[in-house]
Amino acid sequence: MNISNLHYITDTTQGLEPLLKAGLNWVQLRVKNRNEKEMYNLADSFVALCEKYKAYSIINDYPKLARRVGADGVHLGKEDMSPAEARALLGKDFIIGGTANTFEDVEGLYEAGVDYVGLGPLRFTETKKNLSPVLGLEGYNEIMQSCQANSIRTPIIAIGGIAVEDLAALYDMGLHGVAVSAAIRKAQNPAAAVKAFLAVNAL
Ligand SMILES: Cc1ncc(COP(=O)(O)OP(=O)(O)O)c(N)n1
Ligand SMILES: Cc1nc(C(=O)O)sc1CCOP(=O)(O)O
Ligand SMILES: [Mg+2]
Repeated sequence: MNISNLHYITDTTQGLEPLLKAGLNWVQLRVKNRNEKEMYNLADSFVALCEKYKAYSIINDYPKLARRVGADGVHLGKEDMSPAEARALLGKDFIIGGTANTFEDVEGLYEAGVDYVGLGPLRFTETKKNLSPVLGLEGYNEIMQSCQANSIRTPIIAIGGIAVEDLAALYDMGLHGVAVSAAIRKAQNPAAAVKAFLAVNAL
């Protein structure tokens, strides 16, 4: 399995199919404040849609649900199940991602054996409440240098207010990819926005 350069974060399956047709191959379902049944139904149809387009399906926050609906992976933050517990529950082939805001976070996730790290936020975003301190490009640079110095090679995905114009600078620093919600979801033409992100990745 290759960790994608473009992770799309969505809270719905509505409007997702044209984005998958546009070439998206990695989607994270990130839903807050739904009851268990609604969450199951949504996650189940999300996985079926991703399977139709051979895209990786990642469920945010809920490892047991991710396993139950046959998703490819789960993304876990500091308030969620620990990656070590999730690995024991889900096995070695399940994709597990973790959230970081500091080098120490990245190091801990690397030691816990996650498959990728979501590092952010790059800048303020309305998509997430209780945002960690904003890193800016300078913050990323420092953390990426520490990763290099410590031979940490886990793929690192930048997140938080990412725009297509940020990609060149982030890739220059050694970031593996980006996780994006609003820049695609709120674009006038979301499928065109997906293609614009993918075009940079293909350079
Ligand atoms: C790729 C990626 N990186 C970070 C996050 C944030 O996860 P978390 O800290 O658990 O916060 P919530 O998304 O649950 O609000 C993510 N979802 N994806
Ligand atoms: C889900 C999430 N986690 C973040 C973190 O910093 O951990 S920022 C974020 C929101 C990403 O969406 P957008 O591209 O709209 O900013
Ligand atoms: Mg979470």
